Amino acid sequence: MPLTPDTELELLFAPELIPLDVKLSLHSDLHIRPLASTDYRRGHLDVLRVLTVVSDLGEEAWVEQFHRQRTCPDTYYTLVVVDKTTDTIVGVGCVFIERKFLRGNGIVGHIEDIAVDEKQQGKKIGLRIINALTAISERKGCYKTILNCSDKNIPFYEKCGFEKKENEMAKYASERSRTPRL
Ligand SMILES: CC(=O)SCCNC(=O)CCNC(=O)[C@H](O)C(C)(C)COP(=O)(O)OP(=O)(O)OC[C@H]1O[C@@H](n2cnc3c(N)ncnc32)[C@H](O)[C@@H]1OP(=O)(O)O
Repeated sequence: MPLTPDTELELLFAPELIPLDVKLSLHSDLHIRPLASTDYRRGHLDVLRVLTVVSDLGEEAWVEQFHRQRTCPDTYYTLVVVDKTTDTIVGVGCVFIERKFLRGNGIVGHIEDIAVDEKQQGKKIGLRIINALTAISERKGCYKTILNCSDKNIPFYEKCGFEKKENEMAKYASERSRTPRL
C-alpha cells in the first residue's frame, strides 16, 4: 500500500515541528510525521510490542486515546516513522510536556515509549526519533529533556547526546488501589 500523504491525515500536532534536517536524514523509503488518527491500522501497537507487553483494546479505544491526547493543547507529541513502501509504522516515540512552578514556571520534556521494529533496528531510526523529539521539546521552550531507560539502553541514549543523572524510583499500584474513585 502506498504512503498516505500527511495532508489526508488527522495529525496529533503540526508536522512543521519536526525539524527538516531530521526528515532529510532518514532513508528515502522512510517518512517521519506526527501520529495520525488512523495509525492503529498501520501497526502502532505492533511496534510498541518490542518495548513491553501491549494490551490491545481495539481500534475504537485506540482512537479515543488519540483524541484525549489531541485535546490537551501543547502537551503530547507522539511521532511515528512510516515505511513508505508499505504505509506501515516501523518506529515510534513521544515527548510530553510538564508545566512546573519551579524555574520560573519552566517546562520539561519527558521522552517516553521509544520503539523501533525489530527488523529495522540498527539503521539509525531510533536516533532520528530522539533527535526529533528533543528538537520539539526545545522548540516548545523546555529547559531540559529527560527520560528513564534500562542499563542496556544507556549506550544508545549516550549516542543521542544524553547523560546519566540521578536514579529512577517506581512504585506500581495494585489492581485494587488504582480503581478511579474521584
Ligand atoms: C524512554 C524509553 O522508551 S526507553 C526504551 C527504549 N526502547 C526499547 O528498549 C525497545 C527495543 N529497542 C528498540 O526499539 C531500539 O533498539 C532502540 C530504540 C533502543 C534503538 O533504536 P535503533 O534504531 O535500533 O538504534 P540506532 O540505529 O538509531 O542507534 C544509534 C546508535 O546507538 C547505538 N546503539 C543502539 N542500541 C544500542 C545498545 N543497546 N547498546 C549499545 N549501542 C546501541 C547504535 O549502534 C548506534 O551507534 P553508531 O551511531 O555508533 O552506529
